[in-house]
Amino acid sequence: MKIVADENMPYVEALFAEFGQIEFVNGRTLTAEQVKDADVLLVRSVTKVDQTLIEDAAKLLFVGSATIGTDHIDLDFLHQRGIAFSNAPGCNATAVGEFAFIALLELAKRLGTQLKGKVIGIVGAGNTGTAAAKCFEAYGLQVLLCDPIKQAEGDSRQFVSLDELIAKADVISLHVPITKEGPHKTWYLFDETRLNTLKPNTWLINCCRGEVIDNHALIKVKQTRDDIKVILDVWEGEPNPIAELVPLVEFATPHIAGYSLEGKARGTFMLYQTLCRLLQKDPSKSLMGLLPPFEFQQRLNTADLDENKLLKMCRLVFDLRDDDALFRQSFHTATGFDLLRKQHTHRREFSALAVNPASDNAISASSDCIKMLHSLGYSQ
Ligand SMILES: NC(=O)C1=CN([C@@H]2O[C@H](COP(=O)(O)OP(=O)(O)OC[C@H]3O[C@@H](n4cnc5c(N)ncnc54)[C@H](O)[C@@H]3O)[C@@H](O)[C@H]2O)C=CC1
Ligand SMILES: O=C(O)C(=O)[C@H](O)COP(=O)(O)O
Repeated sequence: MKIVADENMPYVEALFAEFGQIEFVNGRTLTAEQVKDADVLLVRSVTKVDQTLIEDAAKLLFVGSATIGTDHIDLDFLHQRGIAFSNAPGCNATAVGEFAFIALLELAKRLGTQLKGKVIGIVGAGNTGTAAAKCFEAYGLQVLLCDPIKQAEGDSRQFVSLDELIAKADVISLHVPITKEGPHKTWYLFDETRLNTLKPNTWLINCCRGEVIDNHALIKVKQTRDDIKVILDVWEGEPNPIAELVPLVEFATPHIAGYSLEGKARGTFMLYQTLCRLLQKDPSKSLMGLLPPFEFQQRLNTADLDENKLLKMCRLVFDLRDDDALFRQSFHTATGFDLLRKQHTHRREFSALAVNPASDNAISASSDCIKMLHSLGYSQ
């Protein structure tokens, strides 16, 4: 069996070698010629899988995308050809939720203010939106959810309309798929008109898909409204963000919100499980077996865990400032954006770090802080 896999997908060798020969390819420049004799194709978000790419791949039985989003896949064409497909729903949701939380702590720090006390509006209450809400709620923040689709399906959580969310939230975090049609389409959901309705001093963070915000309109609005602060992990026209936008953004990263080692491992593992099912084979590998331990010990006086100290704890797993600095240095070169992603050092999720009270410090104030850290996702 021949497996063609993106070279930037960790753990493929460990999980898929048992099925046959693996050929690693550059997913961005993948051609029909390279996939024509593949039985299995494993891709990331940068590969457009459509008729042009796979028309001549007569043996292709499975396409797996180690991503949450499926906007790069022509699902109808795969269905027509009878080729099995799986993405990896939820694989990196925790990573995205923690990214949004850490990024907003960083923003508060940079602006000399506090995240504590802010009202957070989450647009899209699926896997990543829910993971983000979990972090904000663990930190005691009020969260408003907008998801008309889930609301219509009878989801028991409380929802608000987008207009109400914009009117009430101090921070807006975007977590929708990109869709171009239908009553809830998200392409340019935040166009110039909507951006102009943001209340003064709103913070806007996008870690879903770049085109959910009209980036040209954002430049225009930011030029007259510097009170709005923006964090962008995703960009219109990736891998070529509009250069003029970058200096207007407080934190800029190259589509790595989902890049935790755990998220990457889960993504590849979910595709492995699907292929095992398809081939009616019992999985012989385990997810936990893939992840290296994360060893770190530090004595913290958690009795007074203020926002500064919380941010320091978050920086133990992910220091967003490094990614922001690297992005500004090299996003504009021909391969800069993709190289930043390829060379990204996968961070760990909060769960990789265990937090326990020191035996001589088990006073009740510290145990509240420890409970909060456990609710955020740190292990016991
Ligand atoms: N920056 C990154 O590294 C990553 C980005 N993503 C992106 O984030 C997107 C969301 O991921 P998940 O939360 O896992 O997907 P999901 O499918 O679990 O949730 C998306 C939610 O958005 C809702 N929604 C759709 N249209 C809406 C609208 N107009 N207004 C409000 N809500 C709407 C849906 O009902 C759904 O509940 C993915 O499709 C992907 O494009 C996902 C992972 C990593
Ligand atoms: O899962 C998704 O959807 C994403 O946006 C991924 O985090 C993108 O990562 P790559 O597939 O481009 O490595």
